[in-house]
Amino acid sequence: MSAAQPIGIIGGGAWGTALAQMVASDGTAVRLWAYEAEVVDAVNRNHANPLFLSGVALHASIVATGAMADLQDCAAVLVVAPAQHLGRLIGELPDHGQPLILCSKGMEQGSARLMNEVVEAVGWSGPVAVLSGPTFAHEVGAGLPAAVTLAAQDRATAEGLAALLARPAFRPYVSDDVIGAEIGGVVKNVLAIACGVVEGAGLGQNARAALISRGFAEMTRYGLARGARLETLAGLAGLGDLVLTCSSTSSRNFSLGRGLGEGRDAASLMADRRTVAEGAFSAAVLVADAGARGVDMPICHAVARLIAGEVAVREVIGELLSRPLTGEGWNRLG
Ligand SMILES: NC(=O)C1=CN([C@@H]2O[C@H](COP(=O)(O)OP(=O)(O)OC[C@H]3O[C@@H](n4cnc5c(N)ncnc54)[C@H](O)[C@@H]3O)[C@@H](O)[C@H]2O)C=CC1
Ligand SMILES: O=C(CO)COP(=O)(O)O
Repeated sequence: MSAAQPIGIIGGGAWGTALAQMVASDGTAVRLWAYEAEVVDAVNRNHANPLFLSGVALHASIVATGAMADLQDCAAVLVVAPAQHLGRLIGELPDHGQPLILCSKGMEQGSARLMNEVVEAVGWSGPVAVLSGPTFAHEVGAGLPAAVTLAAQDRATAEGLAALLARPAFRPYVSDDVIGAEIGGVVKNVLAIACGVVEGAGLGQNARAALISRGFAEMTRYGLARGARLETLAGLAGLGDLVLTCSSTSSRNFSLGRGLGEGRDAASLMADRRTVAEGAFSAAVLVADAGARGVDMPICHAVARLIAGEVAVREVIGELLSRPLTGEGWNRLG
């Protein structure tokens, strides 16, 4: 890794573009791979990405490309593609053992793999890290302060990448809990949909706070069952991101849930959007994986059924409220 080499980014959506802007804020050269030719064109001609991150004047050291080979000499590559496309895209990136920093928050449908497991299955030869935390793209793109968890199994790798990415307004906290950092992002997206439902159905702020707390219990049960550490789940990538996303219509997951709560159906809400609400893709595979591990996630299960169009909002709320009374201890499986 050398600061003189460019940093690569796969994904010209809101988050990939905001990260490009953050990395380039000290003049670092950035190569941004984007799927849409119109994004490549707008970044290179106008230093803008009106399709996914409007209103941000991008630094001139960000160069966009549609050719993955242009990222092969980068010091590290941030992977910011939607979770369902990540494995395919990494398979297209020439592998010279450069570090990958996974910034997507999702679980692969079918395989139930977390993103680091997808990369492992591809057979990537270099180090792999996960970057996750409470970070709305438009705020990071505007240079507002944010802090994230940056996790890699090898501490020296995490520290080296943190030094490469840290900026005055962007503060990575290193960790060796890769699984915990990923699970926080996956589960909070599903719970943000549930919080949006509570808002859309007008159930009140008490219900939202209850849902955040009981949702965090679900995140913790599942995370611990998969070997994550409690301090990671209670940190930036878990509770921090859960609180952010469950409290704001800036969240695409929350706004999808709000539409469901208002009585619209998932299929039409999804068809209306160009942006990705990862919770809609992760919910079913997450609860299936949790079930296979004997972990109960009733709120996430309710979201999965709503997304599949299997139940109406009123019905699912009635089901959640009529579950048998139980203890609050977060290590309980029931
Ligand atoms: N937007 C945000 O504030 C944050 C997003 N993330 C995560 O970053 C990841 C990417 O999200 P955003 O940048 O927000 O995306 P976005 O919702 O702004 O844009 C959609 C993205 O999907 C890509 N895409 C669509 N079809 C594709 C295909 N067939 N192949 C490859 N790419 C395709 C588009 O090029 C675009 O990059 C997600 O996992 C998300 O959870 C994480 C933190 C913050
Ligand atoms: O992950 C995010 C903030 O940390 C963005 O959340 P949404 O994908 O719900 O917009």
